[in-house]
Amino acid sequence: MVRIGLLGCGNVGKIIATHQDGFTVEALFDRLPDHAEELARICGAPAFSDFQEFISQDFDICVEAASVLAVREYAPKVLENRKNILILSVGALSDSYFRKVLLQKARDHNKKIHIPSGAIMGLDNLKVGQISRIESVLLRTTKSPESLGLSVSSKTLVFRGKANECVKQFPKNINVSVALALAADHDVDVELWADPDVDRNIHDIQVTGEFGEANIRIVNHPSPDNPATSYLAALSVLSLLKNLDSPLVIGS
Ligand SMILES: NC(=O)C1=CN([C@@H]2O[C@H](COP(=O)(O)OP(=O)(O)OC[C@H]3O[C@@H](n4cnc5c(N)ncnc54)[C@H](OP(=O)(O)O)[C@@H]3O)[C@@H](O)[C@H]2O)C=CC1
Ligand SMILES: O=C([O-])CC(=O)C(=O)O
Repeated sequence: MVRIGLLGCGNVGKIIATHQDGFTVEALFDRLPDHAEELARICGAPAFSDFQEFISQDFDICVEAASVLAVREYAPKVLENRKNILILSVGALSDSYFRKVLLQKARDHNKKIHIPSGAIMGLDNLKVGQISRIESVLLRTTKSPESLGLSVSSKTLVFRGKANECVKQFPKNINVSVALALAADHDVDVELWADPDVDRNIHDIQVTGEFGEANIRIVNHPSPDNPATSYLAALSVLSLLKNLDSPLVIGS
């Protein structure tokens, strides 16, 4: 059974802690001790307020569900402490220097960095971009203004540009664009819309390349405790963890 340490005990952390299927939670850490203690009461794992104590516990993989800044601060230390890491706040990897350093640390310590599919679908076959020409990847995301921390009275384009710029402005909302860019090994053009008439998180993905064309639309239910985060993001972490040990590997 896979043993995990949970870094980030908010909305996604709580879903992970309440659905232990194919893995067990062994340790909890959050910058808000109350959040870690609440999950300790739910799942019985110990809560730590000191990161070094947390990372010294006996588990196989640290599951990050905290923030882009938490990845920058802690991911190198996770690998140095000889633990695998799952990174949900994948926007942190849009910085190519940080990504290079982190990948080297993973190699040095023979550990893996897992990027879950998060709030989208299609990352599996988008990896053909690493071996075959991709011409364009466009992500059009539409969320409610509240989940973007904005107040607008009609549908408004709040960002148009590249993924690595968008994630700097909206680090809590557009991690999926960086996951797409890493999978495809190609720049991702992003349009981010705030629409007061939607109560879903909608991601339209359009890809063209040597393979042909793909159009994917994901209309996500927001998660219970954080409307900016789609419920699918938490489910994707659960399914990745459940399959880590499986002899059957599905998808490219
Ligand atoms: N890859 C993807 O497809 C997706 C990624 N995400 C990302 O997943 C992450 C988790 O989402 P969600 O659970 O909804 O977020 P929440 O804000 O509900 O929970 C995050 C928790 O981590 C804590 N935290 C933040 N920064 C740090 C830090 N530096 N050190 C320790 N703890 C920290 C937060 O504390 P505090 O409240 O004080 O900030 C909070 O308790 C977010 O970064 C989100 O943007 C979300 C959806 C899709
Ligand atoms: O949950 C979503 O729909 C997308 C999201 O917040 C992110 O990519 O950061």
